[in-house]
Amino acid sequence: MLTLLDVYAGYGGGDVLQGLNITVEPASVTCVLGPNGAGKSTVLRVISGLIRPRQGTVLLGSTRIENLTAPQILELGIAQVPQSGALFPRMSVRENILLGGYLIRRQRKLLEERYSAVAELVPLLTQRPNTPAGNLSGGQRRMLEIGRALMLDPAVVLLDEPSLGLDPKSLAAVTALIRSMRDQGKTILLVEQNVRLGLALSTHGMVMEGGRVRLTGTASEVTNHPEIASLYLGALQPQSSDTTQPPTPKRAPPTASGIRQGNP
Ligand SMILES: Nc1ncnc2c1ncn2[C@@H]1O[C@H](COP(=O)(O)OP(=O)(O)OP(=O)(O)O)[C@@H](O)[C@H]1O
Repeated sequence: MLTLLDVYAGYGGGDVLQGLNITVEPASVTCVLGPNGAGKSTVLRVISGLIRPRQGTVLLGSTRIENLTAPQILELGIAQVPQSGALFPRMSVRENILLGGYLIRRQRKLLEERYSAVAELVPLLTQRPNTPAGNLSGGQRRMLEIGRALMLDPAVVLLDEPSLGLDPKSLAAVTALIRSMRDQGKTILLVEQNVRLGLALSTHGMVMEGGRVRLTGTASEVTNHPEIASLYLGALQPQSSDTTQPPTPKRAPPTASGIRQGNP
């Protein structure tokens, strides 16, 4: 269980997160929704230790992690896949992936076992291990970025906009990879502009606004919530099975009414 209690955090110009409360169940996939600037990526950065909260508590199980460093949090089993551009273009596929196993670099056998396990999910690792990352397509790079985060076999994976800029074929591959991670029982927090896709991949949904949780529910509750449907999924549109076309998110209105209100 991952829990954020009354978290305030920002970048020096004031708090972006304004008393955030979140509970994430083990082995769940939570899609974080909200308008631009709501603080979705900031939540991921707080959990992974890239930003230290000014106030509040972050718990992994019963362990407080809000004052730990990013490497310490990684070691506890929380890995973040940042938005794209996080690979070393001149290094090979294999070298990039091995960087994800830096903390276990001296345990050669374990490192190779992990490489093989990740290669099951990301075939590129066996197909083109020596190709420089800079020569890969956008979709292949995204697969590699996610694969690298799996090298420590994290219990919790934080994904920031995994579908961003992908063509339909790459999107299908990345979607399948996230589904495999979900089936392996990983706890996943997903920030996704493609709301329909994000909710389809998720067990839970959480809508943020102004640095707070506005409402939470199961993915189907959030999908079927009339306000969310009209804001993000296109009101009065029948649900399409085509999840590859991102809807245009609109800004949420200031008034709140929801399934379960956040920040109780
Ligand atoms: N590195 C940074 N330094 C200063 N301000 C930042 C930084 N990163 C984000 N912000 C600001 O924090 C606020 C929340 O940003 P965040 O990236 O968490 O939003 P978001 O909900 O993920 O939206 P988006 O979809 O636009 O990324 C925004 O006003 C943004 O300008």
